Amino acid sequence: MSSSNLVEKGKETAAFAAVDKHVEDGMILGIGSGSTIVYAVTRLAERVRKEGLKIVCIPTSFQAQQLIVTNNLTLGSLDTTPELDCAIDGADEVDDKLTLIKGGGGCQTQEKIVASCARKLVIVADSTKNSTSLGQQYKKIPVEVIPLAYNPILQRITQQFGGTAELRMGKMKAGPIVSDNGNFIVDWFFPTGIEDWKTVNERIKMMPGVVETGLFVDMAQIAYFGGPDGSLSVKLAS
Ligand SMILES: O=C(CO)[C@H](O)[C@H](O)COP(=O)(O)O
Repeated sequence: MSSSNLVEKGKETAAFAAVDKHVEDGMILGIGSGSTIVYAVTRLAERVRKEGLKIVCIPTSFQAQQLIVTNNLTLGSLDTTPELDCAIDGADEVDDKLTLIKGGGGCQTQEKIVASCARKLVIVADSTKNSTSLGQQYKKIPVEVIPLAYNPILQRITQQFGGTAELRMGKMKAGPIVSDNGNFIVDWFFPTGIEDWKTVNERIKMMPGVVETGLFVDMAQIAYFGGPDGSLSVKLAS
């Protein structure tokens, strides 16, 4: 199997395990974004079909909404159901305290809102995302910003914390990428040695024009990681 197929196998293993262990009939379920969540929705749709489960799905992005609809799942919204039983989502990196970096796909704002409404946030990822501390695998924190403020925010983040920061540019699109909320994404390539991610998150959030960061501190309860050999490992919030 090629190395990318092995990574896909890991994503599928983690996603299937999370859906099998955490989804029950009657749930209001948050559906995350990214490539791993595609496997979770595939499994969810299979269980809904075979077991006749009644599940209302709350999307965290345009992608998630499309996944829900194309898999014939029931689409809900925070307007009608602001309290969720569970949210399942991917992550770009997970440390030993279950602090997450998210936003590789630029969806962290809606992902964080939905996760904050859920009694439980379950993370699914291939094993390359499993780290002891942030920065071992993934080197940047995505920050969604109001377009007017992107340049001052680039400067403030690097002045206060070091590293470098850049505006995320589109591929096959001229200019910056635009988030589902009509904003820009700044990627902060953080320096090594940061430990207090809660404070970093709070300080970045206080910068005028910042909409949301991709740092998820004290939000996830459990993370499933799938290995290239079909193995599964689980990490719990301490
Ligand atoms: O935060 C996200 C999107 O904003 C994704 O969950 C994260 O980037 C992981 O994606 P993938 O499952 O493709 O590795």
